[in-house]
Amino acid sequence: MSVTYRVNGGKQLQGTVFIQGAKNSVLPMIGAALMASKGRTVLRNIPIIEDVRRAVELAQAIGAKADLHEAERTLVIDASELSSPVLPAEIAARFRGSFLFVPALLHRLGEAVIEGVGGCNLGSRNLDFHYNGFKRMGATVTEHDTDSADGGYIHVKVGQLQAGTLYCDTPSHTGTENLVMAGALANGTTLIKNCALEPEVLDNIDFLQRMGAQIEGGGTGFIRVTGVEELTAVEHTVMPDRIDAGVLVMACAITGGEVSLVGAELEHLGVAVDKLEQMGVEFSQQGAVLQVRRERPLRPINIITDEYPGFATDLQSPIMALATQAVGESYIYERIFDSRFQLAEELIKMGASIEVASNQRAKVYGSTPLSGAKTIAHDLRSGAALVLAGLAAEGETEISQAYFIDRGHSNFAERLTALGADVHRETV
Ligand SMILES: CC(=O)N[C@H]1[C@@H](OP(=O)(O)OP(=O)(O)OC[C@H]2O[C@@H](n3ccc(=O)[nH]c3=O)[C@H](O)[C@@H]2O)O[C@H](CO)[C@@H](O)[C@@H]1O
Ligand SMILES: C=C(OP(=O)(O)O)C(=O)O
Repeated sequence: MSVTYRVNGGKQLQGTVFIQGAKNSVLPMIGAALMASKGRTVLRNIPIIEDVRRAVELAQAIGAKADLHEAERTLVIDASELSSPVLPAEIAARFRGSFLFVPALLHRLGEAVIEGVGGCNLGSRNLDFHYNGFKRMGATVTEHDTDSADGGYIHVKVGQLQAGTLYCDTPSHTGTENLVMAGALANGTTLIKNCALEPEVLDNIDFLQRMGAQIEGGGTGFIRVTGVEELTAVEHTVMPDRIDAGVLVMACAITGGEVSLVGAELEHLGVAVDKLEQMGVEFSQQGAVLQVRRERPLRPINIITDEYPGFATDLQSPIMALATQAVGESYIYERIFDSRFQLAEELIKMGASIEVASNQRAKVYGSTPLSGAKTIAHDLRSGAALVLAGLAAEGETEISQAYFIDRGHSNFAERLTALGADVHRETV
């Protein structure tokens, strides 16, 4: 099945939109829920996105009972009988979060067979911090035919994980989550240095603590985890998705509209708030509702992506689309990933003026009128960014390979349509 989005631009967004639960929070939580050997975990505020559907299929493939109640946005997981250590390629290679199942498999079955790990193609996406951490905790990591056409598999094996002193060379998001989960049922106290500070990492620590994990130092660069005998199945509500919120803020901004975002938290957006304010976006937080408006012409901006609370790399593509409508020269330095500019060529098809100076540095010259074109989503956020560009363009923008958008934004076309946009999702 192929997915295409069609956007007819020129409509100002007005109204109220609901922010989904966080993709990057729920995926590690599903991995963590698999560590509970008794009871049923209940996760609420689940985003109904393709990555969650894949995670449910993967949990079922290793023997867990996982029921996704889409209308209730609730996921119930019973992991009492895990039966297979194999993360099969046909599911695991379709999303990044599959690798977050490894700690549970090591704790519960003593091994994990990783046939593939997916996620957006953004250049190198190494996993050495994870594997080196597992090794320091006593695991062996063996590659089997990983140079072959089908990619082979990696076998991680351990009797029981032993506590260790671990680190990330840079504060990896899923790296921190995996090492914390590895420490949670290990023998002794594990110290992890140079940890990620992202709100989703903290949400997952909160969830693990409710399960009975002993974790100190979340939100600092140093996390100490004292292994416990077992973790209990609990109930938890997934935090709102700050990237979904940021994308919708920029959708409002690119059309010069005014929108209320229910569930969005300004603080979670970090430096992105300041950058958007400099561009001319006005924010006002009223309890759980974030009011956003853009009236004045957009000003250009300099962006350097960074770990939280720096400017999130996942918002880099949408701000590139927004910058095409700012008057003047914007500069973007992508620090986190070494190849996240495939969007530029698609925006250029629509009339944008963008100079990609290197894999990580680009200049956007605005404002240029955009016109509808046939474009390709190369990854999740470039797909969302093309929808934003389409909102500002004259005529129809077609975005193919749009499964990527569905990986991370729930009911994206419907939510934008409810704000007055003309966006359709088609499947063939
Ligand atoms: C499912 C999930 O949560 N995905 C998010 C997570 O991805 P993910 O956790 O994969 O991103 P990381 O923070 O691990 O990666 C950041 C950088 O560190 C490098 N690195 C990472 C691990 C490692 O073992 N070795 C290594 O060199 C990567 O190649 C990359 O250049 O954080 C990214 C950065 O905020 C976000 O864009 C993704 O949306
Ligand atoms: C890069 C992203 O996701 P993933 O790590 O799941 O590929 C993203 O959410 O933009």
